[in-house]
Amino acid sequence: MSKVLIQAMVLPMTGPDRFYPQGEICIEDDRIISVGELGSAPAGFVPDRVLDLPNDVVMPGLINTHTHAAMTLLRGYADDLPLMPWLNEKVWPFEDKLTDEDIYWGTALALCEMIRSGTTTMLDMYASMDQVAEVVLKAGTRAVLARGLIGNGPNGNRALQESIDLVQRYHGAGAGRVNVMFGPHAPYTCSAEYLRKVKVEADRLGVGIHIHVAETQDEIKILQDQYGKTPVQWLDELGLFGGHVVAAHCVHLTPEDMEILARKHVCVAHNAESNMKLNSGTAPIIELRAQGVVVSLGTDGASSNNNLDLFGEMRSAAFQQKLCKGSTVLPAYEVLEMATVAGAQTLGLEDVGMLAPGFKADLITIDMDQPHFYPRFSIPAHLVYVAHAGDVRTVMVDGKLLMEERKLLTMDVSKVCQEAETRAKRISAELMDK
Ligand SMILES: CSC[C@H]1O[C@@H](n2cnc3c(O)ncnc32)[C@H](O)[C@@H]1O
Ligand SMILES: [Zn+2]
Repeated sequence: MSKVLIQAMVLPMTGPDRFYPQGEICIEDDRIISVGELGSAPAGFVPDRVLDLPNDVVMPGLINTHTHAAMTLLRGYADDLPLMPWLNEKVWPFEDKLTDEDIYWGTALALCEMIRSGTTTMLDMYASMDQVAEVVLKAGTRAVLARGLIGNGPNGNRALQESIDLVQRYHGAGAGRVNVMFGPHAPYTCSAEYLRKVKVEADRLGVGIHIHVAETQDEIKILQDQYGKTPVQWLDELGLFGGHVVAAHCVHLTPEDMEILARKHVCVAHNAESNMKLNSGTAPIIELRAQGVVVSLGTDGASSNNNLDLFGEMRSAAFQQKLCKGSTVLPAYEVLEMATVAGAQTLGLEDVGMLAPGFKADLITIDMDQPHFYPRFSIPAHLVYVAHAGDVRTVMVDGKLLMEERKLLTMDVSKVCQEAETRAKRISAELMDK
């Protein structure tokens, strides 16, 4: 049994008034057993490891609820375009050339970046998900994996079978670190018949569904022309909602759409930076939250962001809403909740997202002894408006250290960078030769 004691400033995310300026957390194996002021450890707790970090804040690991990890290989390859030309002219031709091994190394690159920026859990939608699962298991992070499904013809049916196999092989793998959902790509790439099949299979296997919804005005027009409905109303009519559904983007919503999402308990993964970069629009986050919709944060892939830093994403999400709705909306603590507590709710993970007894020891520490963090009026404000990836010192998942003093312990970063560089350049050269 391993016993770890962390002494630091503790922001447990169990309520806006909870903060221990001189605090400690006791961890036994994969779980937190106590959180409180210095000296609050249970009697008889003898740690075999002490992390004495009085100038660090310890908080729950960040949760990225919408990404395409292996798209790190496309970082900087397809910039300055709106969604549809970006996908059709650049992204999909590149992705057609990806091998299983490419996706393994692209995901490995994403996980190095995520760990170094304090992200402990991701919801990933992509292809070759066995490779993704294997690299997640090796890296030691937590993940929910959705095989992306584009519903036309035999490819769609093959991908659906891969989703079913993925559930059987990896749902609950790594002592529960890896889980699986179904990932129909979007209402404009999946037919009605295909979406109904996906829902039947997801229900049969008892897993959730992850889908892009109402991302652009182009999508609204396509759905209006094809079905005479908004994307949300169309998916609702098909019966896709009702179970566990995570809808990414949700930028262009009517009041009726928002009412449906709230009533059907659909969770929304908000991707502020991707929505800005692709000029998709500003999602109605304040209105959704006011209706009781759980809204968490995603980076989307590294080709539309172009990084996987959830600290940057928190800042952008807050600033974008303030620009459009007024400076008082989305105070810092609420944004931190979106990146932690709401992330866990979105993924259906009941024992992560907070630091509390009985919860998994998924946590990060941030080095606050740096010029950009002084004076220390408000720790939540500093974490949202000031902090960035490079401030993360320590990362732990399931009670195991994945990064210490900014050194990754489970990944060979230089090997990963070199593989990613070679593979991405090979594909771009192949595309230029055509
Ligand atoms: C079939 S796997 C997932 C699929 O989604 C593509 N993708 C990446 N970002 C977006 C986005 O913002 N909207 C729609 N689709 C996106 C990715 O390239 C994969 O092909
Ligand atoms: Zn996406």
